[in-house]
Amino acid sequence: MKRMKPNYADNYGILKNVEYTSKVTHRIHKSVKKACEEGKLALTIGGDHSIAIGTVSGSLAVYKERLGVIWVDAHGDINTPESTSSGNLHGCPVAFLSGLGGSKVPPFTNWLNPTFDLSRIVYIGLRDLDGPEKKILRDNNIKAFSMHEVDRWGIGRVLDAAIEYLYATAPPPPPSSEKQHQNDDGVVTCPIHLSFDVDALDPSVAPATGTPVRGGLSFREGHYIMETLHQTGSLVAVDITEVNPALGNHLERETTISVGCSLVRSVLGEGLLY
Ligand SMILES: NC(=[NH2+])NCCC[C@H](N)C(=O)O
Ligand SMILES: [Mn+2]
Repeated sequence: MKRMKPNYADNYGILKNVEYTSKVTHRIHKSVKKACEEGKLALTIGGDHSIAIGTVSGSLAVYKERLGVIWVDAHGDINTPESTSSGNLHGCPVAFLSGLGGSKVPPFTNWLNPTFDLSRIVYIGLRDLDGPEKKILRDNNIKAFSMHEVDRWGIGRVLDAAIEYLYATAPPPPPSSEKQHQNDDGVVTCPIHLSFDVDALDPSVAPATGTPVRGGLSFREGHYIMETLHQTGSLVAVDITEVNPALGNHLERETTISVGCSLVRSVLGEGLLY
């Protein structure tokens, strides 16, 4: 991927590394799309969260408007080129996917179809939104469970509500394939893409990440999300992002890598009992 980095100033207004990120995410888009077309689970291990521009657009290309996204994160990552104050694209993927105000940026415009409907995302774990992001969430009526809701209801009820929301609000499947979309309880389901930023976890659990925020999910809450989503049978794509071994001391790196691996094992079906 480093080889794809241009050796000239790669900015678009305040946004940094646009050509680089566009190239990398386009490549990721193609491989996620291919895995989904083959009916495989597309697992992407990041990378900063800008990779979701590629992963979600990839699964969306295959599963279209029925796709539901569960975005587990301390941050909203929904800044537009106008609202971002850092210029970091990892703070913008959801805006780019949905084409929110001003987020049609070249060279992304050459390949990215920003058709993601914001009623198809649910956030879990939020606790560090920028001012303009709060307004975007409110104005677009975006479903979000912050750490406050996790504290109040527990991760179990929050996750049930998130899954139920995505199932219940998905456009109906074609009548011919309705049976295929039912789970064992007879509920009509939808394909789910999980985008999990390790900064959703508390920094004591996953310290080696670029933008840690205290007050996050516990080790078990993170794993509970993985175990439960695995059990739904609805997962079509999973991203684990923002594990950054370049940050922190030896112990912090090891701790974060190990929790990342363990989340992957859980989402792939490693249970506690069997
Ligand atoms: N994927 C992440 N770590 N995102 C952090 C984003 C932080 C801040 N809201 C920004 O836009 O720069
Ligand atoms: Mn993120």
